[in-house]
This record gives sequence, structure tokens and C-alpha cells, in this order.
Amino acid sequence: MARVVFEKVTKRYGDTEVIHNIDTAIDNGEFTVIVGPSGCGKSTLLRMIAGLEEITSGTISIDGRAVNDLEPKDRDIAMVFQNYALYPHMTVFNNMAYGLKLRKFSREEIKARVDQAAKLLQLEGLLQRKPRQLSGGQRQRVAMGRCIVREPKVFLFDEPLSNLDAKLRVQMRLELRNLHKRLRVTSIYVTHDQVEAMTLGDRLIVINGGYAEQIGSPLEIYERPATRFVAGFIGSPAMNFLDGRLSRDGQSAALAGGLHLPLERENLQPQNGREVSVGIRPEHFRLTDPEQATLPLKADHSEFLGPTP
Ligand SMILES: Nc1ncnc2c1ncn2[C@@H]1O[C@H](COP(=O)(O)OP(=O)(O)OP(=O)(O)O)[C@@H](O)[C@H]1O
Repeated sequence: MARVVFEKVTKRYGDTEVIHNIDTAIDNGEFTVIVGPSGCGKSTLLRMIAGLEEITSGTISIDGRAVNDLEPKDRDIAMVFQNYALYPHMTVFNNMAYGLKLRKFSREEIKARVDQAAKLLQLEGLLQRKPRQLSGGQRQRVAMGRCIVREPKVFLFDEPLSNLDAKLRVQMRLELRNLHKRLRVTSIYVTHDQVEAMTLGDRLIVINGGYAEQIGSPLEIYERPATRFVAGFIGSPAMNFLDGRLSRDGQSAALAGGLHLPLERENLQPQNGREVSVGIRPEHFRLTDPEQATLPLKADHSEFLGPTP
């Protein structure tokens, strides 16, 4: 297990900066999910930890040691890819054993580790099969087994479930969560799927356009989104945004459609009287007296208050 620290990490391709000054620490044993829309820089961030992309400036350290100049093989990490990257001509056993053979582990040690991982992943009966004789979920488990046998300090996952159908994805999420509970290896997981992020992560790093917009637990991010982007991106069904104007005393907002919304004090960053955008989750709207046809909805709680975009 290890702590992974980012200090002012930046990535540029030529003149274009795609990751801007990311500062955060991922604790020992924590499951952190990097989530954001396509092209926001999630994979680049993960690949910098793995050593597959150079870090333009700043430092990434694993267990107190800067890894910027370390080869991927010397970083003590293991990565699970979207396409599993299994060797098609090798059996499940050999796929899982391959990395250990390269590292000159003894035959007995290899067998012990593969057997243990196979048991954990329920692959015991499949060790002599080739990858093509496995289902998508089983292949994904083999890919994980190959990482587990190496007993790395950090697991990296790059959208590992995106090739599976919706039902299997839900099941594999549960399996991953349980596996993490048992092994407690520091894990960093990339996905564009906010539902996956919310169900898997102890902590989320929400990325947009190369910036870390918010870092926090799923609940913190759901209940107190820091930016309009986060408010709109996290949550299913999505939050509703209504434009309005803050009252003089700043305690409520008059919203379009005659809706009057009391506001919590801690929410009041914008100046009174200013136009604001208020985000309310669907579950916080309720029907008022059906006879009041002009005001069909009432809301007494908002999750987001910020300037209109
Ligand atoms: N080798 C490269 N050269 C130039 N630009 C690149 C290169 N690789 C990635 N980029 C750019 O960096 C940005 C971040 O890409 P990245 O692949 O990290 O995004 P992502 O969030 O993982 O997206 P997706 O979910 O679609 O995989 C994108 O704008 C992409 O076009």
C-alpha cells in the first residue's frame, strides 16, 4: 500500500497545456476515482502516474519518493486497461504468471500466488482456458488477477468496465469494491461515468478541461458541488438549474416562474440583488397544492448557488 501525492502537476503537449497544476494526495488504501467528460485529461493523469507519459512540471510521488524519472517497471504499480490486454495464446494461468516469471520468481511462489488470486477472483476452474474461451467479465477478472499476483503498491484502472454490458458492469463494480475491501491496495480508477464514480470511490477527483474542479467524498460532491460544472455533471437524474435574482436580504431567491426559494446562509457568495443560477436536485422539488395552478412546484432546498453562466 502507498500514498500517492501530486504537487503542481502539469502536462503540456507542445504548446497546449492539458493538465493544469493538480495538487492532491491519495491516502494509503484509498479508492480514488478520477471522473470527467471525454477529453478532460483523465487518462493523461493516470498515464503520468504509471510512467507512460512524461510529467511536464510538478512532482508525483509514491510513498514519499518522486517517481517522475522512474521507469514504469520500477514504480511498483499495476494497471488494468479497458481492453484487458491479455495474451491470446496463453492460458489463464500463464497470463497471470507471466509478470512473475519475468521477475524470476520461483515456480512454487508463482503457483501459490496465482492459485490465491484465482481463488479470490473465482477463476479456479478456468486456469487452463485461453482468453477466447472466457466471457468478458471473466477476462476482466484475469486482467485483475495478473495485477494482484504482483502485489503492487498501487492499482491503476483505466475505464476497465467500459467493454462490458450494463448488467455485468454493475456486478463487476460490486466485485471490485469487495476486492478492494479485502486487499486495501491504494487504487486510482478512471471513468467518464459519474454513476460508476459515485458507487466505487471513497473519494472523487472531478476533472474538467484539465482542471481539478472538486476533490471530495461522493456525498460531499453530491450535496455541495463547488462549481456549476460539478453540479451539472454529478447526479442522475441531473440537477435542474433555474435563473433568478437574490432578494435584498440575501435570504431567498426569486426564480423564473414565480418560485420563491429560501437559501441557506452558507450558500451566499454572490452579492444580494444579483442574478444567480440555482441548482436544485429533482428530489427536492415537490408538488404544492394542485389548486395553485400557477405554482405547481415548490423547493425548499438547493444544492448549488452561483453566478449565471
Ligand atoms: N499525444 C497527444 N498529443 C497531443 N494531445 C494529446 C495527446 N494525448 C492526449 N491529448 C489531448 O489531451 C487531452 C486529454 O486527453 P485524455 O486522453 O487524457 O482525455 P480523457 O479524459 O482520458 O478522454 P477519454 O475519456 O475520451 O479517453 C485531450 O484534449 C487530448 O486531445
